[in-house]
Amino acid sequence: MTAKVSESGQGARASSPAIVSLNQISKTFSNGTIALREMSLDIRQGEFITLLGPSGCGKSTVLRILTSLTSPTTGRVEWPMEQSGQDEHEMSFVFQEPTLMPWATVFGNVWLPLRLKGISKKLAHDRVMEALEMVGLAGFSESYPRELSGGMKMRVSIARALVTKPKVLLMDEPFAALDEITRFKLNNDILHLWETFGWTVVFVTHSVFESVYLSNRIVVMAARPGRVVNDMTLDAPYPRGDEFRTSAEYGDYCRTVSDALHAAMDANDHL
Ligand SMILES: Nc1ncnc2c1ncn2[C@@H]1O[C@H](COP(=O)(O)OP(=O)(O)OP(=O)(O)O)[C@@H](O)[C@H]1O
Repeated sequence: MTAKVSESGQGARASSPAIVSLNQISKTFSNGTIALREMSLDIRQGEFITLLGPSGCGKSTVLRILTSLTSPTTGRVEWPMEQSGQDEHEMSFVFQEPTLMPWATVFGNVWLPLRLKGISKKLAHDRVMEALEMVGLAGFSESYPRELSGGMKMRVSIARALVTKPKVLLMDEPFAALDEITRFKLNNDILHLWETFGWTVVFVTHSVFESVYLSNRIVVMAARPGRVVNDMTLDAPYPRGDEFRTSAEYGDYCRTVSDALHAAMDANDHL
């Protein structure tokens, strides 16, 4: 079977409505760095979209703009499926570092986003336990972060992101610091959850292999200034598992995406 990559995001999900759109976004920091220049991107409902690109091409800046942690210098972010004026979007962010509170239990850490909304421990109980169940940590609710492995800490961080039942999950290199076996396991778990719950996932990674394994769309970015240089849809079916990871089709996809990444890096060199 030959791997099928379609350009410009034309694929099975191209007909889904955009859940969030970046329109001509530019971001210039106060020191003059142009992190993004006129970037437009429609993120469609239900996509597992990965932003892939060399260091400094603005991947994290895109996520920060989506969460309003940073505002664009020019351009607009639109949420076409939400009511106008709604300023809190149903999304969660998972960072590379699990950033857990060391003094709080696993339960306390996952409860945090609900607590910040004023939801008591008693009222939050079932939702926290459900989120812990989703990441396979229901038996560790009373443990402290220091008692957990790196992979388990990341699972707690994912549960904390899921407890608010987001529609969009933003993940900034969440598995980069983990060993390969743990990373593969978490890749499988996040794919399983995505297939079950139908979220939209925006994922950032440096890894071609991880991007191909997970995504149905890969947006390749170049740096200086940060911009989109390739937008590919991967038609490999889900569920994906070890069979896919060791298939010729997977190898073909990795080669195609790797070529696109190298072209993006060359694009920097010529500036
Ligand atoms: N607060 C800031 N002030 C000045 N420059 C910044 C700031 N944040 C990011 N930058 C610069 O903006 C550019 C894009 O940064 P960003 O972190 O979005 O890239 P990235 O693709 O996520 O990089 P990496 O893969 O290394 O995490 C880089 O040149 C970075 O140095």
